[in-house]
Amino acid sequence: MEKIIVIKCGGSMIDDLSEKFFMDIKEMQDQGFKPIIVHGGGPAINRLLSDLQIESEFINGLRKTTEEVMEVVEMVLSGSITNKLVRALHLNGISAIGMTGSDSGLIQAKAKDFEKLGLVGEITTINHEILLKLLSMNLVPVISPIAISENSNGYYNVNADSAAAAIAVAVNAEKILFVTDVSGILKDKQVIETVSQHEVQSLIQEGVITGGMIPKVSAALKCLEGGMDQVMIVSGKTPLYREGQFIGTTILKEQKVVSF
Ligand SMILES: Nc1ncnc2c1ncn2[C@@H]1O[C@H](COP(=O)(O)OP(=O)(O)O)[C@@H](O)[C@H]1O
Ligand SMILES: CC(=O)N[C@@H](CCC(=O)OP(=O)(O)O)C(=O)O
Repeated sequence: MEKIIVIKCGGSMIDDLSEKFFMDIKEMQDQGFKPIIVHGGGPAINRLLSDLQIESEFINGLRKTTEEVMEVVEMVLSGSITNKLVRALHLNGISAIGMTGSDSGLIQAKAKDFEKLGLVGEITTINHEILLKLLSMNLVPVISPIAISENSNGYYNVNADSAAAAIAVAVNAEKILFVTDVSGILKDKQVIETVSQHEVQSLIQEGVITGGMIPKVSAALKCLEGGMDQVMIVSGKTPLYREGQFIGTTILKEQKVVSF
């Protein structure tokens, strides 16, 4: 059985990925892991929208996506960022192939709430066979979270954390790493090393987890609900590993207590 690891690269640090990050991906391959990369790009989308003087707003961490905004989202994610990442991987000796969630119907979605959010997609199906074929060819798929509509005549903007989580569950990944610009979930400026599903909900309610960390931990919880048990939030600015262990916050599945 292949050990698949899904690595979600957040837009927050995609331009600052350390050389060590790529060396760590190589090390994962040497250890027998098959990486799949799903990337975001929120800050780069914001920059181009602002240059083009197109207004956009976030509602509960999701970008309200009009037709005009969607064109920019696709241009930045599938045009610019996927290709930059593929080239950076190749530069570091890793064979990668860029694709969007629309390719081969990989990510199918429907409108989450068209009235409120426009073309924001809610994932309905992951057609993961193509990924397994690419992995068997020792290629690292680099995926932008642009979904295809169920009837194939439209496209949707999917939050990259949600796309990564759905793909990880669909391919039965051993691990998922949410790579971002902070070293994990922080409380009082300290990284929380391990946190349970239940504690994460409390941290959101207490206002410790806010902003972009909310869709990330929600996606992490979906992975645990989907049967995975190794979910981490780590930094892409510093090495991923220390002494064979990933560095960051591990979100743990709650153990069910069975009484007889
Ligand atoms: N408790 C928390 N711990 C760490 N980061 C948090 C927390 N609450 C909110 N954040 C914010 O979440 C951000 C990461 O989310 P986001 O900017 O969407 O990243 P990405 O683009 O990598 O997906 C951090 O930079 C930080 O500002
Ligand atoms: C629906 C929605 O909000 N989509 C995101 C897709 C990119 C993303 O998720 O990028 P990060 O990983 O950098 O946050 C957006 O338009 O910004």
